[in-house]
Amino acid sequence: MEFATFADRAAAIDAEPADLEIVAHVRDLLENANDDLEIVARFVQGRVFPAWRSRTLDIGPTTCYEAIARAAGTNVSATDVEDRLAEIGEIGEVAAGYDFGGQQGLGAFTEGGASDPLTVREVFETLSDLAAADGSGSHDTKVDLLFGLFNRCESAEARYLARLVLSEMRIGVGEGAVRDAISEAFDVPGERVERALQVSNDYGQVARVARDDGLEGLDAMDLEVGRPVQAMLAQAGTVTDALEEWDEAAVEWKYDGARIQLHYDPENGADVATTRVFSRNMEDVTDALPEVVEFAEATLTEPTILDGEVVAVDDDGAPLPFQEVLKRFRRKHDVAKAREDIEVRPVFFDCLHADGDDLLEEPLTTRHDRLEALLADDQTQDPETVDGLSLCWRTDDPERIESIDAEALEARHEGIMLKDPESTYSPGRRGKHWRKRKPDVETLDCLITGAEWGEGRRATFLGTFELSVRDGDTLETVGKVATGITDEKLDDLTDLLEPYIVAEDGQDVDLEPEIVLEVGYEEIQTSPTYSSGYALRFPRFQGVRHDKDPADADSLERLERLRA
Ligand SMILES: Nc1ncnc2c1ncn2[C@@H]1O[C@H](COP(=O)(O)OP(=O)(O)OP(=O)(O)O)[C@@H](O)[C@H]1O
Repeated sequence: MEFATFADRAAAIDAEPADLEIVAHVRDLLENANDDLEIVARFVQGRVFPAWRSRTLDIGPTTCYEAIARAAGTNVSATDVEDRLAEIGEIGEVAAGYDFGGQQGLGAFTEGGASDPLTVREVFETLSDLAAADGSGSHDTKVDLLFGLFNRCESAEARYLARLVLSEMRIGVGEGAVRDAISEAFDVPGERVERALQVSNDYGQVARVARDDGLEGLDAMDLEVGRPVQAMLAQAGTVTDALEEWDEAAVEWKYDGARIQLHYDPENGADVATTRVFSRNMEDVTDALPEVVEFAEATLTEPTILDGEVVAVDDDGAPLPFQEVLKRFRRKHDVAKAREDIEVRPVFFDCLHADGDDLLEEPLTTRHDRLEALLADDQTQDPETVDGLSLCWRTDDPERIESIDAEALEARHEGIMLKDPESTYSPGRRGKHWRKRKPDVETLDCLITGAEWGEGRRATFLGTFELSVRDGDTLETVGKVATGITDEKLDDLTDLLEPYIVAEDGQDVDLEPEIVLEVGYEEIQTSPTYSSGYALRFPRFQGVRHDKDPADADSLERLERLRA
């Protein structure tokens, strides 16, 4: 296909507001793309390569400005191009405004010669060469290659070439439009196209398979170890919603790190194991995370795709905040040193492929069982001791979920994830089968009116704090906040509260209402258990309000207003 034909169609799409018409244009493009179908299916979305290799073009805008300037003539500089861009605001418009001479131009770097029209294949091949250019002198090579393309462009071609090169196509063709266009052009159901896209992330390949092999070909497209899949995402939600919708919930700790997808192939066709690690946006981050590669090589023996999180840890293995992991990604040119400063560890919560089996359609529980089997030394190993395994508890008991949440916070994780145990893995979807427990929107400032001495290691700490709100001159209880508090904080709280102990009965102590505690919660429910008639559901420790006097604690009236 001539690049001019593509550019004319892109211009028509650009001017078209109606979705249905856009799909019709894309369908026509695909139907007429012949041998260039894969390229056209990607170009129309503004991609040169499959979605998961989108970043490999790797050129800065100045490379493009220099190429445009050179093609525009001796009296134009890269700074002039940049100035026009600042004025006009869109690189396609800037490129289209220069007279490059089109097919009559010099064509200096093309094999086809000056008079041949530029084709989409030539554009693709030149951009592939450009992406492969590396090392010293690569900047000049890239400018030369781009100049060779611009130099053969007419105005419309230049517009869409510039946009393509700088990943600014923006003609309104989304993933859904390409899916529908493939479906219409090659007469295959949209949802099967969608599934093939989910496993491959390559619109070009899916379009070709749909055309050449039809539905059978599409359905035969599988996950491939080494090619990333879009990550399944979570919605915010409450424990109450989760338990209402599912018979029971799968509860996992929510790790505060960065999402990773691990692809391990023990042979890779050449007796060499290959490990690739991809980020949530499918960027290859293998080089930045040698610990993950080492983990895979030490643990896995069969072709595997795992979904998980990489977490920064301190010298004791306790998790550090997410920002610390980011530092590791930022220091990718200095990995050995960065690794000495910040250690990371992978934790896996899902298994998408194991030893030839694609598991996307399997329920979460089956996938988690496969995960555990892969990571455990043998089938008798206690899951709690399996390195790199995120535990998954199944329960319909809110109290149990509360204690898992408290344990997660205590272990310095972000909180919990609630998942539908029966759900399949939907790549790229933010569905309701995965819920991240909503952060508390409101907090209450309660008085601590009682506590319990701990047990074992915590025998010298006060914990399980009884919470009360004011009701005129009296105090009414609303719940208890248990753990979710580090030993260090418990130690401080014990020091703070001990002077206010007024009575002790076994482990239970009554306290003078002097200390105000800020607590988050999920819901306020009516309850016969506490004297206020209400109970805070899933209360969470937020901190001591040293700045507040007992008289400043929240009232029963506020609690009732919050509940309304
Ligand atoms: N057990 C777990 N299961 C699934 N995801 C987890 C788990 N532990 C940590 N996560 C992380 O939590 C993320 C989902 O939570 P959250 O939505 O807060 O992430 P985000 O990237 O900040 O926001 P968003 O996904 O809304 O863009 C996942 O993408 C994953 O990185």
